[in-house]
Amino acid sequence: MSDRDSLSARQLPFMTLSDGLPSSLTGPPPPLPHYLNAEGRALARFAVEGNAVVTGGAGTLALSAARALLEHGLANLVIFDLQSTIRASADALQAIKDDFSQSRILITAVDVTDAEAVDAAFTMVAGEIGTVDTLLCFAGIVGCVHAMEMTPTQWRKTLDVNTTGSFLCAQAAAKQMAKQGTGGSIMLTASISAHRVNFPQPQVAYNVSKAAIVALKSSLAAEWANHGIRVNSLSPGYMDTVLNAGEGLEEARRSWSNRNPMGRMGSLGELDGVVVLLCSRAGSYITGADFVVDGGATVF
Ligand SMILES: NC(=O)c1ccc[n+]([C@@H]2O[C@H](COP(=O)([O-])OP(=O)(O)OC[C@H]3O[C@@H](n4cnc5c(N)ncnc54)[C@H](O)[C@@H]3O)[C@@H](O)[C@H]2O)c1
Ligand SMILES: OC[C@@H](O)C(O)[C@H](O)CO
Repeated sequence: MSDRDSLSARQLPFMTLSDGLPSSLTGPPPPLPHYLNAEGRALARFAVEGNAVVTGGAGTLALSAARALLEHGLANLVIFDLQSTIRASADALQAIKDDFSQSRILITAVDVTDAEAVDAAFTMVAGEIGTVDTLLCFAGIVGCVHAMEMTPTQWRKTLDVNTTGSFLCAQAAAKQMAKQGTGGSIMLTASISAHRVNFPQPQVAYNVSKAAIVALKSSLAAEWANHGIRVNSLSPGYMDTVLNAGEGLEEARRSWSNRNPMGRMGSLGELDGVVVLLCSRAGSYITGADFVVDGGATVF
């Protein structure tokens, strides 16, 4: 017996029971459950059914998530965003239309802070595509301002878009889902900023707006479960998107990577697995949960 083997044996005395382990732990792995269809393509349990509304849908993370839903079977997609972003993202929006030409993809200018516009947009969606089965709330803004210098207008604007906007859209979607009687899935976007203070940038209003999202998803999950509506939130870490690529952020970006166990920011697409899970049958027992996807940033 080598030193190494004898050391393991001393450290792991209970492992000598291996002969008595059930065959499910020692034998060959069981055959795969029904994750693959006949062509080995679709992951049936992760299939996304019906139609989705995505707010802030012309933005970076939202567009990636919307693509993932379409790849997993989503029938039709409706994007809400500000007119200016829709214009600026014209190429990316055209690309998604071209790539998923069998689906209806509607793009409409909606400011999520405008309650009347939000209600009217959901009425339009119901009229145009029938049902709202999934809502992803991605619309959000961020500003780095020291707390002592922050104006009431800056504070209110951040909470208005990030928190109130998410509530208004969730409320309108839930009313529609309840009317349909078919339930649905709502995913709000929080952030690791909901769970711990960002470093090095000061962003008190953003942090508070995202912490409120985590509380919002719990309250809505509790109230709407009896309608078959599941409400969850996603808390991304630092993702390598335009939001985090502005001038003057070079040092911050270095620090975000250095303070991450994986040593890097998240790449586009690395949130999409959770989004698909939450919007598919595979997520049917998940509600009131927050999913932190941050490469381990919050372990420190
Ligand atoms: N990028 C990250 O590292 C990161 C990390 C954690 C959380 N998030 C959150 O993810 C979401 C998307 O971020 P992103 O990086 O894709 O940024 P992004 O700027 O590309 O997307 C945000 C989108 O929200 C839209 N929007 C802003 N105000 C709006 C309003 N009043 N009405 C409708 N739409 C509005 C913008 O036009 C934009 O398309 C945001 O909620 C953000 O806080 C991002
Ligand atoms: O906490 C990470 C994000 O919410 C966000 O991308 C960042 O804080 C913006 O500067």
